[in-house]
Amino acid sequence: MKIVAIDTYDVRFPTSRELDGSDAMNPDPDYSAAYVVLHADNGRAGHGFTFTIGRGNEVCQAAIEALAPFVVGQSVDDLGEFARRLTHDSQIRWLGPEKGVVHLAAAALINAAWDLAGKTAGKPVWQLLAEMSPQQIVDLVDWRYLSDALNPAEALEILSAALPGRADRIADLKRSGYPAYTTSPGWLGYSDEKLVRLAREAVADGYTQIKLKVGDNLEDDVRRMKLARQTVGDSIRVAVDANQRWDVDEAVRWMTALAPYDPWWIEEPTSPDDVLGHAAIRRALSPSGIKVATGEHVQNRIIFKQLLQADAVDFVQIDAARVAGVNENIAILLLAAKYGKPVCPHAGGVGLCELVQHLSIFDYVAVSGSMQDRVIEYVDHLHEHFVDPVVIQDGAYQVPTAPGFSAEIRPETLQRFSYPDGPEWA
Ligand SMILES: C[C@H](O)[C@@H](O)[C@@H](O)[C@H](O)C(=O)O
Repeated sequence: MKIVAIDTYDVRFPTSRELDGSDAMNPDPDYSAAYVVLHADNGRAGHGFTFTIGRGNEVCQAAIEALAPFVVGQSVDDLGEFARRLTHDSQIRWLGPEKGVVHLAAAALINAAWDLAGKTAGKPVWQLLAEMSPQQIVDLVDWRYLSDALNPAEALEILSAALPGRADRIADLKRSGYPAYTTSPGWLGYSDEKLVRLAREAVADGYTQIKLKVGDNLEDDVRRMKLARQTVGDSIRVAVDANQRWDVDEAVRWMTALAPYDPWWIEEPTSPDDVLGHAAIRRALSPSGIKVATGEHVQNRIIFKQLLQADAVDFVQIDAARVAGVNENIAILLLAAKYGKPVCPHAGGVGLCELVQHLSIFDYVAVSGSMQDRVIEYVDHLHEHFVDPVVIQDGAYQVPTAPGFSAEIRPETLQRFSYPDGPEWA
């Protein structure tokens, strides 16, 4: 099967203005998707995107269009080879390698190719992956720069050890789903009353973990954290997320002030590039039991490798569309399994819940074989724009059954929210 044409769309949602001021670093997040449709010579189409904010989408869109010649006319029969074509080219390599906007663009294209492969096979992407042999999975990964932490032979061992029980774990997921946590109560812009109401509703809806945004004002954070804890009780985990707001010492001071209310993890306390900074924060906070999570802006598998080697994180937060799509995320799942760290993906944004559920399900079925301390983020926002939206029941993601990567945006949404000419913007 070959790609014969690409369509691109700059899709932006002004409706997300209800979230203005909602985290410490994104004052006006026009949630956006740099969206791509790959048309194949079998008449099918694969959909993919990366999540950006507002004007960032133009830059991303330009990068996707610049990468189009690497995709049109190419075969998608071997998805390892397809992904490598986008990341190994020596001229593209000069741009990074493997980070920033070019990498986001590669993610959109590679994920679209997976959507196409799933639709062609008539299977959801998690199942396509979970039915592969350990060797086929290993062959999807770009192993460059990883061998000091994990080599293909070790990966093969991890995947082979998870072979027995794959069918039982699928049955288990179909029965109970994959646990989610919700960020919906915790946006910074919400009043205390709204926080309390949404936190109470979250517990009633079956969530065992919620997340609050922090990092704007310490006094407010202490009050909000105390309210959240009083509302949900001691048995519900309350994670907090600073969206990269602090320097290292400040992160430790701020979190020490929140410690009496037992935060489960601090997410993105500082720059996502600061491996040693994360390690220092983790060491300083470990006596108070606060864990460290990061990953939604970690640019590639090599930085994840270092975070693990430096024992800098407790939770690995993959993002389905920041690193180079499914393939690079498989490398990160394998690294996390090797180092025994739970993967708790970042989601929300535009369609990230839809994508990442496939990767966590695959992780449970075929890689880590464990759901211990693992949760997928859920944000109740923009799902109505997807053809195959996530289904959450009793605080858990239900296993997707439609063929593909759940990545397809409804045609009327593409038209209405296209920037700048769609009716919503014009
Ligand atoms: C602007 C975005 O909503 C972020 O606040 C969001 O992705 C966040 O970091 C999260 O972890 O959900």
